[in-house]
Amino acid sequence: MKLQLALDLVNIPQAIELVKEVEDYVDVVEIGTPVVINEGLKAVKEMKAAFPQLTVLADLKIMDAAGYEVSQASAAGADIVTILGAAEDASIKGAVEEAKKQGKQILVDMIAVKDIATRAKELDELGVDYICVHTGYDLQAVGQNSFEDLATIKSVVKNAKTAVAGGIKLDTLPEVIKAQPDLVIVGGGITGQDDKQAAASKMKELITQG
Ligand SMILES: O=C(CO)[C@H](O)[C@H](O)COP(=O)(O)O
Repeated sequence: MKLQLALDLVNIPQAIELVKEVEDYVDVVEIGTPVVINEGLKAVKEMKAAFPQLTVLADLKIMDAAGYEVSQASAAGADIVTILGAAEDASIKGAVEEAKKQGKQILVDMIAVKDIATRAKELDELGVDYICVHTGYDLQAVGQNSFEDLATIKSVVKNAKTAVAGGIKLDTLPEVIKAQPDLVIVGGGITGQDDKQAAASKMKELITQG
């Protein structure tokens, strides 16, 4: 099980400073969608240049023109690129094909997918690397989480790795760990804490204990 740090509400220098504090405890650094919107793929490029040893994920949440967008994110240095599960199969295939060509990986974000089990099975057959259940900020605000959806994808996915994101904090991490996803994605649970290093270190410890 790996830990991914999601960086959403920062600019590039703040993102780099933040990663310096927690780099020993995280496996993947995510350049979040708001950062890409504000700063462009330059954010991915600068993060990879600053931390070449870390896996960098570009959270583009691709919906169309998937092959092209994956190629651009790959050129900027992303190791993993995200696409939405709601995208057309043709887009998913384009993303997977381009990622394979570039030696990169595709993570599918299941945000807003209604029939998680059916779509996860289809995506698994399309050869994506990760399937991620995700409660975005707008549904976190009304008290939702993705724990049940995680159990659902764990029961149907045969090849892809599983991931979970959305409001995970130190107190909810044990419940997530029990479900044994391959990747746990945490944003505010680390970036919103006064002592970010302590939060990341404790989370890594719990994850390592399994
Ligand atoms: O993709 C995202 C929002 O769309 C976030 O990166 C993801 O939800 C993780 O952040 P947090 O733990 O703060 O919810």
